[in-house]
Amino acid sequence: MTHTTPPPTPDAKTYAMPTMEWRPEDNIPECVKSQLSNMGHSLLPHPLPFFHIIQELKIKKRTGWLDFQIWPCESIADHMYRMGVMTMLIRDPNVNKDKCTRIALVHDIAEALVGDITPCDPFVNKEEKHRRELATVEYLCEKFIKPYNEIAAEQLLNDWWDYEECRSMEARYVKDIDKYEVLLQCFEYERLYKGEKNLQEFFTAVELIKTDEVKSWINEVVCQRDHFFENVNQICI
Ligand SMILES: Nc1nc2c(ncn2[C@H]2C[C@H](O)[C@@H](COP(=O)(O)O)O2)c(=O)[nH]1
Ligand SMILES: [Mn+2]
Repeated sequence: MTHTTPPPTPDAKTYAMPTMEWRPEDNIPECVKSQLSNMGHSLLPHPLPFFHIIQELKIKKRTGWLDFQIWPCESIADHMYRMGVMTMLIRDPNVNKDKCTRIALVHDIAEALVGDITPCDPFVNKEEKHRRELATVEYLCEKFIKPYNEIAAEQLLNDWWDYEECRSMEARYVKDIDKYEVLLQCFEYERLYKGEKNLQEFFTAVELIKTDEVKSWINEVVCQRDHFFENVNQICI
């Protein structure tokens, strides 16, 4: 894999606190803006504009990797896809795995418009991130999904809140898998870069994993990572 230079991480003006409040409707893709204006303000009876918006998740790269000049790197959709697959392997019989998969696939959906904001973003704090993401999920459900499928809109919003407030055991597992997936990706990038990049700052999240099953998953990653860095000079000659 050739490592070309990454595009610049969004700079200060991108995230600097705007004079106007950030709104989802100001951040939809141009092709959707023109579809909206052609359809007037009538409710959207077709799913196509929403599917165009979801493409943004396939395009937008995860900021945490851009911060470390990892390029090429995964998109937001890549992250949620692997989480979805991971939820299918949960062995705990008391958990509704299908609900876990739904939550995994929508938990970062607002990032299609908001973008991927890291916990250490200097310009957007946790409260503002939540405000933008909530406004976006409500906007997507009300404007783009509900006119086509009201039940789907209600379920997506409910699943998103479930995750956001960790309202269920399913959400608890998905939050653990969110941390597990990023840490596994860290280790995979550290290995890809032959130890040149050390993503140790991400691994404080290990202590935040609560379920025994995902704890057993991350323990194996930590064990393999420790072994890798103990021997990186021999392994990567
Ligand atoms: N620079 C850092 N970035 C981090 C850290 N932990 C997570 N992240 C990144 C990973 C994603 O790009 C983004 C948020 O991911 P979500 O799945 O929660 O939306 O933040 C870190 O310790 N340092
Ligand atoms: Mn996530």
